[in-house]
Amino acid sequence: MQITHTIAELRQALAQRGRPAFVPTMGNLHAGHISLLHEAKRHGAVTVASIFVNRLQFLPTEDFDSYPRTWDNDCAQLRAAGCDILFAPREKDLYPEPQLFKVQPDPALADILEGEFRPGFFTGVCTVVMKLFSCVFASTGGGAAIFGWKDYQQLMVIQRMVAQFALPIEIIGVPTARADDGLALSSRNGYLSAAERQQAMALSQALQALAAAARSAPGSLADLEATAMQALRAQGWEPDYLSVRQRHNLLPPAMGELALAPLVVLGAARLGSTRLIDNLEF
Ligand SMILES: Nc1ncnc2c1ncn2[C@@H]1O[C@H](COP(=O)(O)OP(=O)(O)OP(=O)(O)O)[C@@H](O)[C@H]1O
Ligand SMILES: CC(C)(CO)[C@@H](O)C(=O)[O-]
Ligand code: BAL
Repeated sequence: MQITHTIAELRQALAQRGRPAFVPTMGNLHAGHISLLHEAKRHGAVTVASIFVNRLQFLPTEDFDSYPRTWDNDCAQLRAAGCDILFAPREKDLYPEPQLFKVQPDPALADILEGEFRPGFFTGVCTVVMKLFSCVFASTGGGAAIFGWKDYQQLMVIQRMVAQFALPIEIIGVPTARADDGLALSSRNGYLSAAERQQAMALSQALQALAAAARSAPGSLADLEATAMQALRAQGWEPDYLSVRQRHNLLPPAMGELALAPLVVLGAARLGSTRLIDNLEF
């Protein structure tokens, strides 16, 4: 695996290697990330992973400083998975000047759910992803980029960005890798204490219960969501939202659509000081 830090090094490493398949990450890699890399191998001649903890997508009150940075272990996992090129820019390599131009996603999609609770999050994500795409794909004329469904709204925002800017990049979604008890794998799971880890499966269970209730129980969706949030609170969690949405636009479904429409239930909740997200299509 070739390790590159600057944009020039990356582009040199990519020269004459064929179509890249790119997996952007913030590091602290786990089996979910590695499943993206395996998928990448099916979509490109050369696989590129990036590790960059992007300050732009964190609120000042969030965990940018404490976000786990596990360089040696990440490199070992990527090597074992057969990654060809790792791009790990330092902040000054990616942002040699302050990033004054930003990519502002459509508020109808980006100011709801995660965007409501993390204002500016998707502007930070879109800006860094656009920049990473430019680093990887500008000299190759396009390729594929792989994202996890675990970050459902992020994947949708990026799909829209690529379509709207006519970027020659195929966006591939990969299903969520889970622990045996159903907890979605996530770097932030490492913040959980042993006792919290025992309660952690309650989030995915709450999403399953809400999905089942939405399909079968008549009555108001807002009531079902409030009941699900209350049940999660009773298990020690503090939910930001548990919400049933239409898959294609993440807006609430009309009552008549509950029985048949393609839906997704999305949730974000805090256990102690750890905030996790998850979702389930149904
Ligand atoms: N369990 C998972 N299954 C599949 N893909 C995943 C999983 N967890 C993360 N990913 C994907 O890996 C990519 C990089 O994500 P990131 O580095 O933020 O990891 P993360 O585990 O989501 O971290 P965090 O805990 O900070 O949310 C994203 O496309 C994300 O959706
Ligand atoms: C896409 C991403 C790498 C941008 O920083 C990040 O949001 C993530 O890891 O999901
Ligand atoms: N996996 C999403 C990155 C973040 O929460 O900042």
